[in-house]
Amino acid sequence: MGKEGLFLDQVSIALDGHVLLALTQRVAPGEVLTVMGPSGSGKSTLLAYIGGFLDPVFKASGKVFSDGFELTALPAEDRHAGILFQDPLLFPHMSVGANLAFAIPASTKGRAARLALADAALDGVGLHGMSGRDPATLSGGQKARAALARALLSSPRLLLLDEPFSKLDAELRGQIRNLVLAKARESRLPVVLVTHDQADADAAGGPIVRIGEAQ
Ligand SMILES: Nc1ncnc2c1ncn2[C@@H]1O[C@H](COP(=O)(O)OP(=O)(O)OP(=O)(O)O)[C@@H](O)[C@H]1O
Repeated sequence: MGKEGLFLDQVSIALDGHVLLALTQRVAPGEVLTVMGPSGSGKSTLLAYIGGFLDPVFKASGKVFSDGFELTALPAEDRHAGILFQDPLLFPHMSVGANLAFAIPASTKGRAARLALADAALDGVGLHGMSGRDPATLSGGQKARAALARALLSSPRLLLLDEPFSKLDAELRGQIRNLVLAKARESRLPVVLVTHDQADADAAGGPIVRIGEAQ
């Protein structure tokens, strides 16, 4: 316990002199903090602050810690946040396996070793044998699985999820949600999930913060 996980310490973000959000919150390893609120309230902005890619038009203060290390002192590439967006962003000019291998930290040397890790990650998300496929040939659910495998392969310290299930139809949505939540728990990653869907928040089972609404 103690310093493990993610800690948002008096994080406050303003735009044009108006405070969008202000919060202090701990997210334990394997726990999901669900962020809800109306469109434009600042949900994606909070993820950008945590991930280190906040647009300079925003005025932000407060610190973000991961396992006691201050992330806000580091550039985005050193924060090791795994991120999933609404659209699974796979490089179209690379095979699925190469997309995954690309995310593996440079400390794993050798093409064969990297592709073997990518294959194992694909197996882990139900995409056995799909390493050689062109991403364009994958279904929506398969793309979401591949994006999840790629995020996990990057050895993240935390997961930032920006409505990653919202474009999937109801049945698929439940399947992918369960898979993402199970993988996050298994990897003991703290997760920040932005969603409009109460069912996502219920499935996540963790604390919920509502921003942009009367407090
Ligand atoms: N680069 C930018 N420059 C100026 N304003 C911006 C910029 N990016 C976002 N905003 C504004 O900041 C506010 C918060 O945006 P944000 O994308 O965080 O909202 P959100 O809660 O994620 O919304 P949605 O649910 O629609 O995705 C919005 O009013 C948006 O228009």
